[in-house]
Amino acid sequence: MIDESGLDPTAAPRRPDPDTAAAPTGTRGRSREPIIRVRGLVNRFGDQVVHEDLDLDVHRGEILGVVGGSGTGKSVLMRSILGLRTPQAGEIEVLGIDARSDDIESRRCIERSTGVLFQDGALFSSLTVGENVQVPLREHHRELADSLRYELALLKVKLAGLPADALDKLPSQLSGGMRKRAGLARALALDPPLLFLDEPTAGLDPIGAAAFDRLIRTLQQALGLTVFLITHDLDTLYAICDRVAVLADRRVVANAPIAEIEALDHPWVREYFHGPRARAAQVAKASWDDGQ
Ligand SMILES: Nc1ncnc2c1ncn2[C@@H]1O[C@H](COP(=O)(O)OP(=O)(O)OP(=O)(O)O)[C@@H](O)[C@H]1O
Repeated sequence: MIDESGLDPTAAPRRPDPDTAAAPTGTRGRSREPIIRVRGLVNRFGDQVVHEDLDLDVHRGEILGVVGGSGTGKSVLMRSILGLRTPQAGEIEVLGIDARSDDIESRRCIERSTGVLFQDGALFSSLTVGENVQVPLREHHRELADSLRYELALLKVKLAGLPADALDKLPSQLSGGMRKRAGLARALALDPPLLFLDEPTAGLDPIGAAAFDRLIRTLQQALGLTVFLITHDLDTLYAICDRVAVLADRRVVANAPIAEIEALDHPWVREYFHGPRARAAQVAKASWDDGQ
């Protein structure tokens, strides 16, 4: 059952909130309300255990950075939350809906509520950018007239910071950064409250990456989005993430604002957050704040 807030009022927490020690409050419309709730997640591939008893909360209105070494299961976690992979065990709720449910209406509701930018953009190469953005509109809003669908696609393309003439181009005619923006436009097609980004700045030059970070923050604030952002990019973490979830040892070992993460006594965290690249990102963050 879903109430007006989009949450299931009957859902009783089976396990405690895993990150009460790390409660951000108040700013930018963030709240303690979990919009995504994962408990006891288990993912295995044959003998390989990727997640074991993993818990995670993502709060409404925040940008959560998800980090961890290569192969720690960030993408598998995202795919599990989106219902694209069936885990071996665990509970996953998205907007109060059981993401593991086979119920078609539940599945479609989660699909309508989530926009996803996959690492490679995942655009259809034979369709123009405009046609790509219209794909989810065609699937979920068959009632829309072609002209309105076109106008909506144009609006999303502009929101993603692309010029109007990008609408009629094929993905192969765009730069890597523009393809990311086209993928973002498609992710925003249905006005989802939840945005999933898998390494959005990978492959971009530093200026393009910083511009993409600013775009994500601006859109998140303007549209009130909640963002689940997988990244290896320290600049992104420092510049725009409200909290950071660290995947290690097959689970989320911490989920907190970056200042608290930096202070953790964990070998991967020490290496990642206290190396020269982290120091450079802290300096960049200071100049970002000055420019705000
Ligand atoms: N379909 C699959 N079949 C078998 N193993 C898989 C499959 N998908 C993922 N894995 C394994 O699960 C582990 C976690 O993969 P995942 O892609 O989630 O890692 P990641 O943290 O996103 O890594 P990276 O930072 O390198 O992108 C890896 O060891 C990967 O090989």
